[in-house]
Amino acid sequence: MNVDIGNALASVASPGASRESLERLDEQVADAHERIVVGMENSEHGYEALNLPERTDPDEIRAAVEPVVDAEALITVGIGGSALGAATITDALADESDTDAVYLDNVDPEWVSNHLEGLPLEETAINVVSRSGTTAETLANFLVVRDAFEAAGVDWTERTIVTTGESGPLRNLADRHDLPSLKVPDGVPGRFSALSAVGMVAAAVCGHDLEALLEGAAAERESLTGSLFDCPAYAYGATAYALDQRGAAVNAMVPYAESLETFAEWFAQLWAESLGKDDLGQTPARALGVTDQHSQLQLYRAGPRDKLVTFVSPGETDDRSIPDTDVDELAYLGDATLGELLEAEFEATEASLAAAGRPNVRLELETVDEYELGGLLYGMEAACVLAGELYGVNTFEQPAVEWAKKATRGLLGGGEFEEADAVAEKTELRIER
Ligand SMILES: O=P(O)(O)OC[C@H]1O[C@](O)(CO)[C@@H](O)[C@@H]1O
Repeated sequence: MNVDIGNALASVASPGASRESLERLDEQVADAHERIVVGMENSEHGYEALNLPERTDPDEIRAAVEPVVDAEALITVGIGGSALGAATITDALADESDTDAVYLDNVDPEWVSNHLEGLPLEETAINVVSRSGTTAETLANFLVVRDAFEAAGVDWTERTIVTTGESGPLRNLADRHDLPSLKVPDGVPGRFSALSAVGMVAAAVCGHDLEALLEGAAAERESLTGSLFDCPAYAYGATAYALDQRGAAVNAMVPYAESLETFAEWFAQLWAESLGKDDLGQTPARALGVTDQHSQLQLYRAGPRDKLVTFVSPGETDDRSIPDTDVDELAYLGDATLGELLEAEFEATEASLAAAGRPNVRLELETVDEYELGGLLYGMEAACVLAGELYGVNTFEQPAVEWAKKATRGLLGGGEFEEADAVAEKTELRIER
């Protein structure tokens, strides 16, 4: 992963960071890097995620999925970091696999039913993932999926892989039915677990190159030096932090490839759940190039000066020519390919923001393959860990999500929770048709 922060400099954009201010910030980056290195060496909670390139065992993952490795379809049942990392990988590499990878990471009943109805369950594998093993959405969806398999007369125990913690309901299920199971690595929060079994079981079932994913991540880890001017991941994390400090409270992640749309969703959890604490944090916005040039670009270019736009350039991809046309206004397209049009639009949009003094940063991949994807995932995780050090927040916990979980359990009769009582006390001002 290469990073170009030129369009975030104060000489180009407002808000923007001067080269001098980044050089001053680099002293804090060096201190933060020392803290990160110690955390990695001691396998401390959270920092352990940056050790995954050498801790994850591809052979162990392949052995667990061996019974279903030729599955026509794969249902991954998980949510948040227990689904988004896996989905980022298989969605980015979908063209390289014959397996239909489906993710049930919501409890929308129609959506779940529609997904299940279309699958050849006798040729479908189930990948259920939950660190805690108690996440309501994951357990509910697993019960629904298991019931669908039983109703179809398919033995779900022969087609299910479990990835979970040391204990809990899912661990008990795996033990009771002797299911192939893998452990969520200790000290790795869900949003940082894409490069562990949590994110790589699905990739293995889909036949992707696990070693290349980890090699790309390892190369990014090797680039972690004590300076933002030598390390792409730190350059990104420090620049995003510096821009937020100068007013860029929103970070719009805009990959210029359909295959990376899910990456923007994964990034949103990583950035929001890691940095959104103590009234601090930068709001991730999910977007997609070129499509959002016709949707959100107006706001990015002429709305409030509260945004950093992060472009992801996918590098080399398959291409397709645009046929010649006798429509004069469109004749210029006939000499181009769709890939050339996309690249021109990306560069034009990047330049349009710079021309309007709107800060933007470019993340560059050589192409979208396992190696580059592993580097991108690792690089963003390292950027986030650095940003967390600079913000001074607890990057690896997410206490704010617990309130709604308690309220939900209370509303469903799962115990006495004052949070549920608060639901009934909602302030109303209803305007009805
Ligand atoms: O893997 P689990 O324990 O099911 O948690 C799923 C997701 O829920 C969260 O804990 C937030 O509620 C995320 O941090 C996590 O990725």
